[in-house]
Amino acid sequence: MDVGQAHIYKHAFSFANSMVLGCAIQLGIPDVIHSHKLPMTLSQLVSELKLPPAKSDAIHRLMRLLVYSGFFATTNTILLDENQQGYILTPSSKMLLKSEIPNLSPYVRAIVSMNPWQSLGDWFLGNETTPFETAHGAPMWEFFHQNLRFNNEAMASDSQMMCLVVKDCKEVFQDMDSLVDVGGGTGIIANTILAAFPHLKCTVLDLLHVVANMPDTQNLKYVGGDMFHSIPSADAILFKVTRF
Ligand SMILES: C[S@@+](CC[C@H](N)C(=O)[O-])C[C@H]1O[C@@H](n2cnc3c(N)ncnc32)[C@H](O)[C@@H]1O
Repeated sequence: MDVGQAHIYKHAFSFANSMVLGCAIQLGIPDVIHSHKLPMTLSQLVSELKLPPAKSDAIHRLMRLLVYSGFFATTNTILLDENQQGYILTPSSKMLLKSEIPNLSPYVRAIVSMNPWQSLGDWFLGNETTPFETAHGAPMWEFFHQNLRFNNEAMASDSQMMCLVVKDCKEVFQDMDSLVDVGGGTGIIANTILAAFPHLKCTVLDLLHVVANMPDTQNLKYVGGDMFHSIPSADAILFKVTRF
């Protein structure tokens, strides 16, 4: 194959990495391997996934790509027959387990199932403000208003990563009395911070429909509103965003 052709094909097919990752999460492969507790052979995996027999062969190819990209590893073990390899989790796939925190699966599924990138060219040629709007026919937060659970789960999943940050940045939080999390969603980050620093008074500001049913607690208050109009006052403002 010509070097230029190989280069083009490599980039044309690179979308397969994220699609295969989304597929592994949809099928629950990290959870199945985790529950097995021992390295899991291909036949054990196929049997546990309960797929139509005609699809079983494709799991081998799916797993090859996922091993290549570092989401699973293979190992020989004396518990398995000679020459048999078993799949095990890697540090990355351990972050995709439904039973653990953080679990980034909802976030990854949200990212791979939305397709603003497909619309990048059309966005440049059109009048919409963002590629998201070109792809989904509505601005991002309006779209999420219609798909609220989907968005909240994805955002909460990403926000769980904050527990790692809080652990390493104690000095940032310990000398303040109040904090407002702007665009704080359902309060995952605020609750994580409060668990480590219970002396704080936290406010979560988010769009009205996001916080409408969120109950206040002694230390945590939800305010519905638009950050571009006003932000409740506090010692510190937390502003963490993820761009699509
Ligand atoms: C990408 S999410 C980030 C959630 C969280 N801060 C995090 O990083 O995990 C952005 C949040 O901002 C909220 N948001 C969007 N526009 C807003 C606005 N004008 N005023 C207040 N919140 C807004 C959304 O509803 C959403 O919960």
